[in-house]
Amino acid sequence: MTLTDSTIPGQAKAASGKPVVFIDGAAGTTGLGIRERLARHGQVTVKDIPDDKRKDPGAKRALMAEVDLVILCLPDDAAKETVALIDDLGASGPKVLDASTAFRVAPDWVYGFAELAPDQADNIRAAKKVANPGCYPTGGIALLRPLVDAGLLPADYPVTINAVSGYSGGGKSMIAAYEAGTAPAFELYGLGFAHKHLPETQKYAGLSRRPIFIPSVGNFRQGMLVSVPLHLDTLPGKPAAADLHAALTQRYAGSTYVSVPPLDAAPYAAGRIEPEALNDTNRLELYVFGSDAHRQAVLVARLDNLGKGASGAAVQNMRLMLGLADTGSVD
Ligand SMILES: NC(=O)C1=CN([C@@H]2O[C@H](COP(=O)(O)OP(=O)(O)OC[C@H]3O[C@@H](n4cnc5c(N)ncnc54)[C@H](OP(=O)(O)O)[C@@H]3O)[C@@H](O)[C@H]2O)C=CC1
Ligand SMILES: CC(=O)N[C@@H](CCC(=O)OP(=O)(O)O)C(=O)O
Repeated sequence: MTLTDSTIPGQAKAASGKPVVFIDGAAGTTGLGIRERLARHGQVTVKDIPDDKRKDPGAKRALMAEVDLVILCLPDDAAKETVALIDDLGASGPKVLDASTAFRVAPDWVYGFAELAPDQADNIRAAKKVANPGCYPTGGIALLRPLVDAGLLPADYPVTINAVSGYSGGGKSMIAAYEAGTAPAFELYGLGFAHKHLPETQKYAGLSRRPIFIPSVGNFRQGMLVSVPLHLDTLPGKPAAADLHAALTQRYAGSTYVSVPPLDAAPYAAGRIEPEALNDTNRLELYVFGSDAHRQAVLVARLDNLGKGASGAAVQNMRLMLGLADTGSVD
């Protein structure tokens, strides 16, 4: 088979001195975001497949036998097909990082949210198969899991998650519809209570009761807010909003990408927050807006759906899986 870079088939890693990666679906929204980041950081060699062969299983299989890691940026069914090809390669086959929803709650896959728990980065380092988290679950789990672990939020609490995403979250077809002016300025969806992100959100947030999850999409390209309203008097010990903020601050202390801005940060003073501030970064910010007078709070996560919600997280996971240094830059 013809490879489109200069490394030697079968000896690619030795020739370049860098691990070799193949991105299946490199022309899609998530794939392009990963490619751009990899080109910027220069830590790996990316092996390309000729355009006329990009959906050819035989060509993919031959190429994948020669790489260290395959990153899948495909619809679920296509991701399952490529994983079957990798499984056929056996123990000598490459590691795989999947950006689709197909394997996020599968028992033999590791969930690729490195900040999920203190040992999760090590689990990702050791794994052969890692599922990159969904964009909305990244925000929801980051907010909820520390509060469940700390006993501040009961596992069976009736959680509601609301969220808004930029239209790039819907991939090439939704981007085309918004850019053609044929999509609504704003809409709620997921109103069948069965959005594809519910299983991973419930599992990794540690919730025993299925949350209500109502996403929405607006006429802006990228950026995301995920929010969880809480009546503080319904929580054990009737905490103040500041107690929830303190628990999140403690959990993410020292994290490179997840931060809990202090209670004098600008969005608190303004009483409002917009979704685009972290675009083109791998950062995730967590806020706890609250009213002591009314005993109410809203947890809010802000992230770039294409950054920490997709391509940024994929590069973070890739580095762990390949033993590469984290450059410490926020993108
Ligand atoms: N956009 C986002 O914010 C996020 C997306 N994801 C996930 O990442 C995956 C990709 O999504 P996204 O990038 O948005 O989707 P896009 O629709 O933008 O891109 C998907 C790409 O996959 C290609 N493709 C489809 N089937 C095959 C195949 N059999 N072999 C090779 N290439 C194929 C498509 O090509 P063609 O158009 O020619 O069919 C297209 O280029 C999805 O599973 C999605 O759920 C994850 C996190 C966030
Ligand atoms: C605005 C929009 O449509 N967003 C997508 C989620 C983005 C995505 O594809 O999520 P994954 O991380 O699971 O792949 C949706 O709700 O289906």
